[in-house]
Amino acid sequence: MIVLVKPSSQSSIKAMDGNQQKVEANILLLGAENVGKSALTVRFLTRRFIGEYGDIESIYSHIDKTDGREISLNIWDSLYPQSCESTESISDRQLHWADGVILVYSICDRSSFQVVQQQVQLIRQNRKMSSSIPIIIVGNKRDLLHQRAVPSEEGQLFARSADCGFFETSAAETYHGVLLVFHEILDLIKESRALKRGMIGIKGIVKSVSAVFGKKRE
Ligand SMILES: Nc1nc2c(ncn2[C@@H]2O[C@H](COP(=O)(O)OP(=O)(O)OP(=O)(O)O)[C@@H](O)[C@H]2O)c(=O)[nH]1
Repeated sequence: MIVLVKPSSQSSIKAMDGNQQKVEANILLLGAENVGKSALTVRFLTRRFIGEYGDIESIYSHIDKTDGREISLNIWDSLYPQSCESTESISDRQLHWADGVILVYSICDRSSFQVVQQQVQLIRQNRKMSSSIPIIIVGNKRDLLHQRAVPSEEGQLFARSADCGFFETSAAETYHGVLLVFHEILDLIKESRALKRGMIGIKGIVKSVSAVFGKKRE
């Protein structure tokens, strides 16, 4: 089932516990214009490549089942603002909303790779909420190898240096390649949440221990 939600709506979907059956996540797609953000989203949701997508910013809600578990996904297919500085290309609202980010460039368009590099830095520098948010970088339009402007190794190296996942794929050619991208971001979101739960657990233990020893010292 796919439901279109207005981008302005704040999702209440945040809770996920390793022991619960229901998994929920907000995924934000960023990148320059014309790189295939909508094509990747629509391919994942419908298995189809329809060619033209228009300039509509949307959040899609999608319920799916993987490994017997129900997954509730919200996918924000963003528009790259045409008339703004790169420093304003991601809003705090988007980062606050997202549990994971997919950054897309076209392997045929070097400037779109540069946009991704800038956007990774913006996200990693935003210490308030997103310095450790899971990110996957996707080099799209892999079917257009003869027009390649960004070598695969360059994308891979950059992703590794920025602690991001990396895929090259073609929304036009493959559904399974696109599926891998979305499954990987979901796995990273799960890992990140498990890590946070662990940190909170450790903090709780430290608090209790210091409370006990603190009292003894008084
Ligand atoms: N050859 C090829 N074309 C693609 C691929 N993915 C998308 N396109 C084409 O690239 C153009 C832009 O695709 P969109 O999905 O609209 O790109 P977008 O990043 O959402 O663009 P904006 O809405 O402007 O931000 C369309 O003409 C698509 O058909 C791909 O994997 N291969």
